[in-house]
Amino acid sequence: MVREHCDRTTALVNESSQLVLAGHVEPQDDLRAERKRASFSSQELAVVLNGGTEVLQRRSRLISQLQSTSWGSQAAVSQRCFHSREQLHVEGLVAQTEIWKLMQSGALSQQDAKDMETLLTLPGGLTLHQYMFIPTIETQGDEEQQAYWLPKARALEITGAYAQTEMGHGTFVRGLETTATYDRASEEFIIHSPALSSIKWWPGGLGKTATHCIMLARLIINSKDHGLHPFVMQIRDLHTHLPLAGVRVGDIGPKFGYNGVDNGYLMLDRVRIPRRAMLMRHARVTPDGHYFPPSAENAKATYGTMVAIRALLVDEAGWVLARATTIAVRYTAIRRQTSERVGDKELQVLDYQNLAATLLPLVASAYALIFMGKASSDMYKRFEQDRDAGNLASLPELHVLLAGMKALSTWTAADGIEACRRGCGGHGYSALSGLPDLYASYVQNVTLEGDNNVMSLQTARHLVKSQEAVAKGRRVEGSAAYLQRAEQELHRKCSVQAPQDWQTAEVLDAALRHRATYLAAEGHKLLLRHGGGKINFAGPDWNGNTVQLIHMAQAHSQLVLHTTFAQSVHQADLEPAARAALIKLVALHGMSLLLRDLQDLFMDGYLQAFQAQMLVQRRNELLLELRPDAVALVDSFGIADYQLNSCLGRSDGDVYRALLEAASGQQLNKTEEGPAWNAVLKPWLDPASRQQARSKL
Ligand SMILES: CCCCCCCCCCCCCCCCCCCCCC(=O)SCCNC(=O)CCNC(=O)[C@H](O)C(C)(C)COP(=O)(O)OP(=O)(O)OC[C@H]1O[C@@H](n2cnc3c(N)ncnc32)[C@H](O)[C@@H]1OP(=O)(O)O
Ligand SMILES: Cc1cc2nc3c(=O)[nH]c(=O)nc-3n(C[C@H](O)[C@H](O)[C@H](O)COP(=O)(O)OP(=O)(O)OC[C@H]3O[C@@H](n4cnc5c(N)ncnc54)[C@H](O)[C@@H]3O)c2cc1C
Repeated sequence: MVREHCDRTTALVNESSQLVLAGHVEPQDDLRAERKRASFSSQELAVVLNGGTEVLQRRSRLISQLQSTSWGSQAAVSQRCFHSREQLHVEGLVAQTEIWKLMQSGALSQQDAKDMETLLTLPGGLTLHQYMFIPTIETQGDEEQQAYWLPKARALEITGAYAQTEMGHGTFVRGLETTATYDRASEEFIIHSPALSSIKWWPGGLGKTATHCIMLARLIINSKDHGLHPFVMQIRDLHTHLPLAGVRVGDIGPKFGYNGVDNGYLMLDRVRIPRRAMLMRHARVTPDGHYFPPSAENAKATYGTMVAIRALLVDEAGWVLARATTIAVRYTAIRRQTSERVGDKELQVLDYQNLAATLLPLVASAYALIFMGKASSDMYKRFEQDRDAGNLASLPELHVLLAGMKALSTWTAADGIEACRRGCGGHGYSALSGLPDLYASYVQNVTLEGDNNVMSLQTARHLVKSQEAVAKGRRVEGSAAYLQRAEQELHRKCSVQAPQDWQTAEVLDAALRHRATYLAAEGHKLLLRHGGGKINFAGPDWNGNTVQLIHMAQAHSQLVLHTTFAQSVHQADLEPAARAALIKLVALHGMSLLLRDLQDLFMDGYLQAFQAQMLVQRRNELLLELRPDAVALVDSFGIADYQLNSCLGRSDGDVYRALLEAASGQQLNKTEEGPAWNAVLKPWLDPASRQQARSKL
């Protein structure tokens, strides 16, 4: 019935096509023309961005495999936006367990399985099992514990969540309240929720899926509080899936998005777990209750899983923004709106400066974040190798870099998706565009794994400490090393004399570096106001100046992001035309960052008004220069239609037909009269029914 309805409507459209206005352009022709006028080959650039031809081929193979299943077919994926929470939850788990099965049978490697899930874009109750439960055991369990837990977790005989956040505390990890009290007589820990605020709240997969969790609780031995430690805790019976005695567990309810995942609550009434359930790679408790703390350089070992996830989130941000910009750029290149006279060819809306100025800098941000994501992953991998060899020296730098970058990247991606949605006008508001769901499911990333303001403040703390170090004549290494030359930098002025000067890498780097240095110096001064020369990182000077401190940390992260982008393009193996386009994109990225907070550069007289005017002029020229390459730049992300799952972003540009087919094919259109007709509308609207009702009065 639904299919018939759809076919009839399409036929009607085809029949009336001879009535179109003279200036009408078929959307597919627009996209074809866009591709023809590009200055470089998007296929070649896609290979570079994605890390090789094999990666793209492997992805196509995985998509074909998905398409051949009932749970991963295009039809199943495109129906998702019509489904309830319960359906999404079950569908997510079906997909994840099927993928797991393929992995266990050897048909998929572990990496294939992860990539398949990413392509499916359907998070489920097992996501945290893979990304936090197993990795925490791998990095924080000792050898014996790993040998005991990991085979069960990898075989899916048990499934786990990461239970850290509580109703009362997420940010302030040291303030968590759940207790793990050691009972020497039975050699067990007693896990307890002492207050309403101590109930675990938010962990993904905890509500209905997990049989176990990583429990973060305060270790108490002989009434002494040793702070937060990780435990592996069983919460459900393996035969019945019912909660164990003393355990109250459930789902926390519908959310803004991400509704297939059962984020859960967990309340514990003196539940006993064995001594060896405490993960003991870094700290230990002996049977007789002796506590051995982690070494000083391992003091933050418990936070290790969070650092790993932040690296992943940085990596993910660029690709998510790539998806949103692919949809928006392709759509705004086929969308035509307004001509001087009716019947004339209307303008592609991407040719309006307001849209180009919104979307092209976002394309640049997506590229910058993709390169940054790769750099962050490489940095994290190097840290892992060092850590496994017992060397944790790079952890402090890794933490502060990733904290600020997690904030910058997720803010950029989340705000960017919403800007793309708005840029697509009315059709952007339709779930069929793919953008509302992308936004609703992504925007959580600005909060989870460390709220972005809080993460920025970790970076701010490091920048302030770096300045203190410089003042004391100590050397500062790593991403804040530029503060070493703060004194000279603060006397510099912008050298721009002509609009074209803004395009040079040195000028842009210098301006971004000056801004970061200036803001760091100002932030430092603010903190020294009342402390008698000593900074209190939890005192009123700190808490009363967090707006400025967050801004300062973000300026630093922007500098790191931009210089990483520029270097990556410089080092990439690109054909000359693609390199030329990307060099312009790097310039647009830098200029957009400066224009967003231009006031900073005026504060200490670094910039003059004529130079700011030249910056705006050059940015506007760049928008025009990059416009012919807009579609090729998003094609180069190499994101398949399957993954976009968007009527607006499809690569052939046949947007209007796709919208019509998807809309007319949905369940609400299953019958012509609609589901409310008989029970609700008919008694009012149908004259015979009305007559009948009146006669009964
Ligand atoms: C095309 C396709 C291609 C696609 C490709 C795409 C590829 C990828 C696709 C993949 C998809 C991804 C899927 C992911 C799924 C997972 C979902 C995740 C779900 C979410 C899970 C969660 O949401 S789970 C809970 C997280 N919950 C937090 O995140 C709490 C924040 N809160 C804190 O984290 C602490 O509370 C906070 C503030 C630090 C203060 O901690 P505190 O009070 O103890 O420390 P202080 O501030 O006093 O600082 C004292 C000193 O500690 C230092 N320090 C602090 N932290 C440190 C650390 N971590 N490491 C080292 N050092 C650290 C600091 O730098 C200071 O150093 P110093 O003294 O030298 O200055
Ligand atoms: C979808 C989703 C999934 C999650 N999954 C998990 C999971 O699997 N496991 C888990 O343990 N947790 C999980 N969480 C919890 C998540 O990690 C926390 O919500 C997050 O760390 C923020 O903490 P909070 O909720 O306590 O926010 P709060 O800290 O209460 O933040 C409220 C506001 O206060 C501000 N603020 C707080 N502290 C400071 C400060 N020191 N300085 C300046 N401003 C401050 C913040 O910027 C924010 O605007 C998840 C959360 C979400 C939304």
